[in-house]
Amino acid sequence: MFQLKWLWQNLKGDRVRYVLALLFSVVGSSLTIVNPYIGQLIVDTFITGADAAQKLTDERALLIGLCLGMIGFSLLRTGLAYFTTLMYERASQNMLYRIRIFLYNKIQGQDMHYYDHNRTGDLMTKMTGDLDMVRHTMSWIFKTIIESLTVFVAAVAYFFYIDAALTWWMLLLSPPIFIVTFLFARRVRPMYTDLRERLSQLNTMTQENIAGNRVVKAFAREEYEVEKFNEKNINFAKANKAAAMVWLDYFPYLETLAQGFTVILMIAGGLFVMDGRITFGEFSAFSALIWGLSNPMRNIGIIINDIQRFFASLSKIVEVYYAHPKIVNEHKGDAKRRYTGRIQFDQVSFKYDNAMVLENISFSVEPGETIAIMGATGSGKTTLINLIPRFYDVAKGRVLVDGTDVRELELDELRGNIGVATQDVLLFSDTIDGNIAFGNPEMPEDEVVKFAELAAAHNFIRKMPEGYNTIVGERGVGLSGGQKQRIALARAMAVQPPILILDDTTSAVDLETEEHIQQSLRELDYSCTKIIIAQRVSTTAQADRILILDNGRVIEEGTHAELLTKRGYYYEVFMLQNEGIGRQATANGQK
Ligand SMILES: Nc1ncnc2c1ncn2[C@@H]1O[C@H](COP(=O)(O)OP(=O)(O)OP(=O)(O)O)[C@@H](O)[C@H]1O
Repeated sequence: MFQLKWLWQNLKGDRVRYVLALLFSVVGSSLTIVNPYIGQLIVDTFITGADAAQKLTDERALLIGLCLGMIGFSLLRTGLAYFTTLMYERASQNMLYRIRIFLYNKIQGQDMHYYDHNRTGDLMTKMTGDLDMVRHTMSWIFKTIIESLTVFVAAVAYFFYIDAALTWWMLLLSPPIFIVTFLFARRVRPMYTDLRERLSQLNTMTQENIAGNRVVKAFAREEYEVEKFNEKNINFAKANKAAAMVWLDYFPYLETLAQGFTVILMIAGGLFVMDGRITFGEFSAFSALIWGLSNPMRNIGIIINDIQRFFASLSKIVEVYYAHPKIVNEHKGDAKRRYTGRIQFDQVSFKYDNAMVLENISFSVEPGETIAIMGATGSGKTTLINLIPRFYDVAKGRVLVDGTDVRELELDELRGNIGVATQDVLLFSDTIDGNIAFGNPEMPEDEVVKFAELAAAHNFIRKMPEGYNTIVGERGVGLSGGQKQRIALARAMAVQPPILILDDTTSAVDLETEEHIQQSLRELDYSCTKIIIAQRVSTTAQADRILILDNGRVIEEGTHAELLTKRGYYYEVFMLQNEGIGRQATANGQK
């Protein structure tokens, strides 16, 4: 069975401990028949035997020994149970720790395509609730199954030893119990798969709402979101109740059958005692061990429910466990080269799932050049730059860096040579210093300050209560849009990459600050090819070349002056923006 094989494989390192725990469970559970046996001896010898009264005085030492034996075995079983539980816990916690690290590495190693298709809330559920279900299975479900089975088998064996006929009478109840159990398991399984899906939806919704709470507040949509959450919450609760209700449908039958053991014992056992076929002591042993048959029946519902939950959770974990990114690191060698920064797009086409987003794009950038990319929203600018660090692979054509197809370059080396400031700025909940030095945590303080100055961030950082040690909130909460952009820019520049990609990085800063940043970029003290996506002519004007994208195609290419003479898209943008500046100047003049 795949699930068991998977668990065994991941138990590596704790297999001996776990198998020992299972063995101790078997030993501990088998010992449950000892006390009923002693009880049987006591009853037959000292209570109901022909010369019981005589023996009570003559063999008092034996009676005391048997009673002490009972206490001793109880203590032994308790001690064994204590250490066995410890071993289960250790083995399952260690296993959980290893799988969690493995899954975390797996998720970290996934490509952008994976993140496009997997919801954060779902991944979080897999990393928390689903993993804990696996631990619970190892430390509780399997333990309970083994212990119940052992007690059942030991009790039945002991019963056969006392009287086979009476045991067969009791076992008459087994077939109906198995049929009811089978029907229950079959009905409840799809319910738990569905329940797991609903839990994931609930978590996704919670995660998105917490992350996006500012947008919710800005649109005053709290009530609507609470309603939406309620709906998912009710859905989840309903599915939970439905699964629990199924158990209630079967519970009366199983409980009645479990009670049936006692009834059969009373009737058949009573008759057998009256016939003198079994002694009172033997009857009392049956009676003391009857729970060994009925308890597993009572546990069956809980075990089946948990096993179905485990199957649903494991199938989700396995999705991550065996997910293979299409874009992988080959780990060809340790030595990382520094590139010169030449970039070529050779007849590149790209599509996300179906629709073409880039078509037949060709251009090249020489080391140290600055190229600006402009175009309407959705024209494919971000997609284009995402192909350079190989966040996605091309559908047709080639992207070359330093003359080599990026698909043949070592991924770590390639990405280590590229500094990116993305459009959607994401800062970590860390100090500003930590955020800027993210690419190189060893970076000395004065270097951090130097790059902050280049990104026009030093002045506002200096004024913050704790300067560079100020902790920025999750995703950079507490900073303005422009401030976040400048920290992201400093972070990208700080790795001193030979290729720097800036995706609309100065869109939220004022023109004066932008001019400072432009100058810093021109005067960087390391050789660097720059690709800058921008909507402002003030940003693109000084680039060595400007590419205009429209609907995934390059429709114009040239310098600022060349494109102005073409009187195309760029010219229109230029005129529109200049007109705006002109209008602003007039308005200011009229004041
Ligand atoms: N992860 C994705 N999966 C599917 N389609 C996507 C994805 N990212 C972008 N697209 C689509 O690809 C097209 C180009 O998007 P892209 O983000 O490259 O445009 P852009 O020019 O950078 O836009 P903007 O200026 O608004 O940032 C759009 O139609 C967009 O809907």
